[in-house]
Amino acid sequence: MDNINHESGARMEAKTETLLKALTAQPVIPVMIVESVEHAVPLARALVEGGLKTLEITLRTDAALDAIKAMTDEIEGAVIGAGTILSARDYAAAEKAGAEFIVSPGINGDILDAADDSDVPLLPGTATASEVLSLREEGYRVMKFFPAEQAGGAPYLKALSSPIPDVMFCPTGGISLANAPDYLKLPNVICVGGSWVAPKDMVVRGDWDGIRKLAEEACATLKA
Ligand SMILES: O=C(O)C(=O)C[C@H](O)[C@H](O)COP(=O)(O)O
Repeated sequence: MDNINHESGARMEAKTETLLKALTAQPVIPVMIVESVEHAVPLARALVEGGLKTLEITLRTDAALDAIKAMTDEIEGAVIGAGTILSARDYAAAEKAGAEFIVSPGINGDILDAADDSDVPLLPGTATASEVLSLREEGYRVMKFFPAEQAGGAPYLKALSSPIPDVMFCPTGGISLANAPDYLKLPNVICVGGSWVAPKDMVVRGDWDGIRKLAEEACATLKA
């Protein structure tokens, strides 16, 4: 990772603030796969009505960028982020579509360079102490822990909190209403990410009422 740029401290701090504001508002960030742009607005509306206004759309479908744009344009109060960012090209496309934060499953020099050049904050994916320390050196203090359950789960993240207490995480991957509390009680967890509040089959069926109820259930059951 020798091509990582160094950002000015003040700019990085401002981006961290933006990210924290979006992530501390709720216990779970819905991770969405949107196959059809027609689903974007009713899906976002259901989640926002259910109490979850910070949302992540993964760039895994052809409709994703248009979905980000539609949600950003039409859902007042929503904070729309883009996930599955794998390259600088993805970063630029998501930013152009209106994404207010960027989420990556891991890191590479290309993504970090794009983040350096952008005012849109990056929530970078990490899975090891070494990755966390590399990013910490670049000024990152908020990271995604991915894939959370598969990489060691809540006990792993708890173990990191003692030697690296100044880095906060949004664990994502394999998290559900049942195991989310194990993460949320840790001192180094801000919120979790999960697709369970916007299941693909419910999106395809257009079950917006059901999705709103899942969001309400998550807010009521989990601490913010
Ligand atoms: O691609 C990204 O940037 C991601 O954000 C990956 C997602 O975090 C997981 O795919 C969500 O995991 P599940 O909740 O287990 O479905």
